[in-house]
Amino acid sequence: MGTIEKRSFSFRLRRSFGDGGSTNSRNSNNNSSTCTNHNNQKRCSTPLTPTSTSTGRLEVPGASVSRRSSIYKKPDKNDGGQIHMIPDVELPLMTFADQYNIEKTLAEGCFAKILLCRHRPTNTTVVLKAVHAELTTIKEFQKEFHYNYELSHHHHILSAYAVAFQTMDYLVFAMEHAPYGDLASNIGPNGLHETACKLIAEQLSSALGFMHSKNLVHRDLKIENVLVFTPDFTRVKLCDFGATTKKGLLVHKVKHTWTSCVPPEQLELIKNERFQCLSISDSWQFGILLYNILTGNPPWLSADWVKDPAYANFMKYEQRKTTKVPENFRRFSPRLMRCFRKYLTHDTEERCKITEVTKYMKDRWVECRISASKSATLISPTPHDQDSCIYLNQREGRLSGDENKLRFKRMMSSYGLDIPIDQTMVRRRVWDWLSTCDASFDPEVESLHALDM
Ligand SMILES: Nc1ncnc2c1ncn2[C@@H]1O[C@H](COP(=O)(O)OP(=O)(O)OP(=O)(O)O)[C@@H](O)[C@H]1O
Repeated sequence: MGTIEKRSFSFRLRRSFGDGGSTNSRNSNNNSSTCTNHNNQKRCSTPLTPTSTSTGRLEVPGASVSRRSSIYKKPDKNDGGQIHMIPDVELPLMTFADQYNIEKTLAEGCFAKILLCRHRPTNTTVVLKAVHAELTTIKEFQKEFHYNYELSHHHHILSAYAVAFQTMDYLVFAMEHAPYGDLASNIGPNGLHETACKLIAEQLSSALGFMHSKNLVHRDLKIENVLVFTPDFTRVKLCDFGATTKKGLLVHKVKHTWTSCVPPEQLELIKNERFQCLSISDSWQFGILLYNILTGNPPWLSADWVKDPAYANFMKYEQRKTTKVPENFRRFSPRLMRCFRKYLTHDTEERCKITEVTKYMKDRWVECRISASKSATLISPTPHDQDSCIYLNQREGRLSGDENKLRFKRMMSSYGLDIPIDQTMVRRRVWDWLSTCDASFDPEVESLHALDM
C-alpha cells in the first residue's frame, strides 16, 4: 500500500491490542488485512502507517502525550502473555521521500541505518530505523518492532511509534529521537562521574527489570544501546530490541556484539550450539556496562579465563580463591565489589537479578585508590568525599589554591615524589610552550600561580 490519505497525519502510540489502535496485521494464509486478538477475534482494519487525523498533531510519547492519557496506556500488570504474540504487521510499500526529509544518517551498522528525519505532514523530527531488507526476515523485523513498541510505555525504554513501512530496500519503523546520542559517545576515556553512573544504573535496571517482569530478555545490553536524553544523564533509555527474546526459548549467540559483553556461559558454547535464553545474561551485561561507564573501558576483552588474564584474575577473586582485588577493580569500594561479584559471577546459579544494584545506591562506589598495593593510600582525605579519582581535577577546583597545593604535596610525598622543583625553570618552559601555542598569549595577563608550589 503506498497510498496515504492527503489529510494531515499523526503517529499514534497505542497498544497493539486491546484499545482498537492502529496495529494491523496480515493474515499469513489469505493475505487479507485483518489481525486477531488473543481470543482469535478479528480486530484491526488499518495498516501501520502514519494515520490521518483531523488535528494533524504528531503525538510524541512522553512529550505531547501524557503517560496517563488513553493513548499512552500503561501495559496491564498481568498482560496474560499478550506481549509474546507477535502479529504479522502489514508493511505498506512507500518511499522515504513520500513523507520524510532525511536530514542526517545518525548511524549505520551491519544491518540497519538510523536516519534522522523530518516528517513533512506534521513537521516533526523522528528517527527511522531502516533495516536492510536483504539482511533480515520480515519476521525478525516484526519481532523487533513489536517488542520495542509494546515496551515503549516504560519511562526508560525508547518509544517506538505505531509506524512501520517498507521501501524497495528497507524495512522501516519510526521512533523518538535521542538528542544526545548513545552512551558510548558520551563517555570519556576515564568514564563518568559516580553520581552519573548511579543515575544510569538505576534507570537501566528499572527498564530491564520491567522487561524481565514480562519474561523478555534484551540480550544485547551495551553502551551503544543506551540513548541519552539529557546531558546530566537524568534521562536515559534502553534501545535496540533486535535480539530481544522470550525467556526460556532456545537461541543462538547474538552476532555482532562485543565479546566483552558476552557472558562466559555463552563463550563456552561450540559454534552454532543453541542455549536457553535466560535473564541472567542481561545481569552479566549489566555488570559489564556498569564497569564500562565507571572507567571508560570494559573490564576484559572476553570472559575467557584461559585466554584473558584480566578475566582470570577477576574470576579467582570472585570465587574467593584469592583476596587480592584485581588491579583494574582497585579503585572501587568493597560495597561496589560485592555488587560486581553478584553480577559478574561465573556461576549462573549464583548470578543476581538485574535490580540488585538498587541496594547499593546509598553506598560510595569509587574509593580512588591509585596504588596497586593493598595498603594503597587513599587520595581522598575525608570519609565523606564521594568523588572518584578521575574527577580529581573538578574537586580540586572547589578547594582553595593553598589547600590544593598542600594536598598535592602530601600526596606526592606519600609516594616518595617530593623532589624540589626549580620553579623558575618550570615557569620559563611553560611560557615558551604557551607562546608557541598561541600568538595572542599575554604573559602579563595570564597567571601561572598554579605552578607556584
Ligand atoms: N532514536 C535514536 N536517536 C538517536 N540515535 C539513535 C537512535 N536509535 C539509534 N541511534 C543510534 O544508532 C545506533 C545503532 O542503533 P541500533 O542499535 O538500534 O541499530 P542496530 O543496527 O541494531 O545496531 P547493532 O546491531 O550494531 O547493535 C545506536 O548505537 C545510536 O548511536
